[in-house]
Amino acid sequence: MYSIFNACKKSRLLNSNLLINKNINNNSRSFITVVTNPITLKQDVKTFGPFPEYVKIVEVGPRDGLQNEKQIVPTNVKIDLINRLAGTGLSVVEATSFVSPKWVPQMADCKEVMAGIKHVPGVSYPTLTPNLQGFKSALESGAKEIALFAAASESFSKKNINVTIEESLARYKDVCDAAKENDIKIRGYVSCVLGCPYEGRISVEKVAEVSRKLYEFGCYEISLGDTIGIGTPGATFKMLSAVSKEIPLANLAVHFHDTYGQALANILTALQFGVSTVDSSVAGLGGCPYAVGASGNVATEDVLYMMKDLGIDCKVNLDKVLDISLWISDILGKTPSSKVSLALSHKNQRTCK
Ligand SMILES: CC(C)(COP(=O)([O-])OP(=O)([O-])OC[C@H]1O[C@@H](n2cnc3c(N)ncnc32)[C@H](O)[C@@H]1OP(=O)([O-])[O-])[C@@H](O)C(=O)NCCC(=O)NCCSC(=O)C[C@@](C)(O)CC(=O)[O-]
Repeated sequence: MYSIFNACKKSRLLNSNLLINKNINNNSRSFITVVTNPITLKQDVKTFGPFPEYVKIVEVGPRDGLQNEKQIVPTNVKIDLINRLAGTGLSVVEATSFVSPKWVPQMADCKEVMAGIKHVPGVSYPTLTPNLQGFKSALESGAKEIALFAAASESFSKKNINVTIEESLARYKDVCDAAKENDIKIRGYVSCVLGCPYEGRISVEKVAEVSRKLYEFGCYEISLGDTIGIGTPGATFKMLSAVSKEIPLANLAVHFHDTYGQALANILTALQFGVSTVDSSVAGLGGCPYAVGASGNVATEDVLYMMKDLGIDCKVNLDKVLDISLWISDILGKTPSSKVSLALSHKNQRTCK
């Protein structure tokens, strides 16, 4: 932005409208169109995009959203939350984690949660499994889809799952083999794709390498996690450029936390890149217990609001999600971090239902 500012200053165009365009097809560098005439601006807006026609939203609120809550959320509330979310049109609602209760006490009721939810046909309820022990419990609990979670940072891998990246991949290979034998769908996460709370910068080559391994093991989708919400559109673009050389765009998802307020801008960048699966959390709940200081996930309401304006169909009812956002925030004694939720609740004087 510094060079943009200087270029404008030099050409005395500081008060003009600026458009920043990217040619996504040949990964060429960004270029800027300086627009002095509003009619030209209108024409340029027509080239905004292209965007996918449909974007799948993966709702992670009941798992990523709640795992870091200090007070243990009652099991019946978790079940109610999942059932309500499954009634909004969402096709994926991540339900819980089969992890060690000593490590993440909030997820200790994983079996009860899986037993209590409605399992609506057409809705998938992935559960996190860090090892074969977790996989076996998930299978016994009726899980049809699991999610593995590796990292592109050695330090984060050790802090989060107590093994190196290589050891984690060896474990995940075994879990994938067992899952495939049992016809269980496998989703893969890679954490710290835009930065690590312990190591700082992470190379895009490492992100691409870990992603590729999970994909080769049989994960149908790789969710790229900006665990600490430090990423920017420029960094997102570079990271996606590297990963998409290894994995088809149709098999990639993005997972942004909103610590620096960049999540929606990053999602827009990913959409323009051709990614069509976005993780989000109702009310912007969330935070990883092993990424201190990281704020919640991007809010589902905020993502849906932006998608609607872009003409992208997510097949999810925004009004219903807004109701759930206010309801769960009320129960947790929080204000939703979703700007859309806050704005619309004032505007319409919405009440919790
Ligand atoms: C992986 C372990 C278990 C290793 O932890 P460990 O201590 O090395 O495990 P262990 O194999 O030595 O076993 C120790 C104890 O844990 C038990 N145990 C072992 N495995 C399980 C299991 N599956 N379910 C239940 N219990 C288990 C095991 O039975 C034993 O119990 P004990 O004999 O002491 O009573 C631990 O580190 C762990 O559970 N970590 C999970 C951490 C976590 O859930 N983090 C949050 C999710 S990741 C995330 O949020 C990021 C993401 C996905 O959203 C994307 C992004 O934003 O980046």
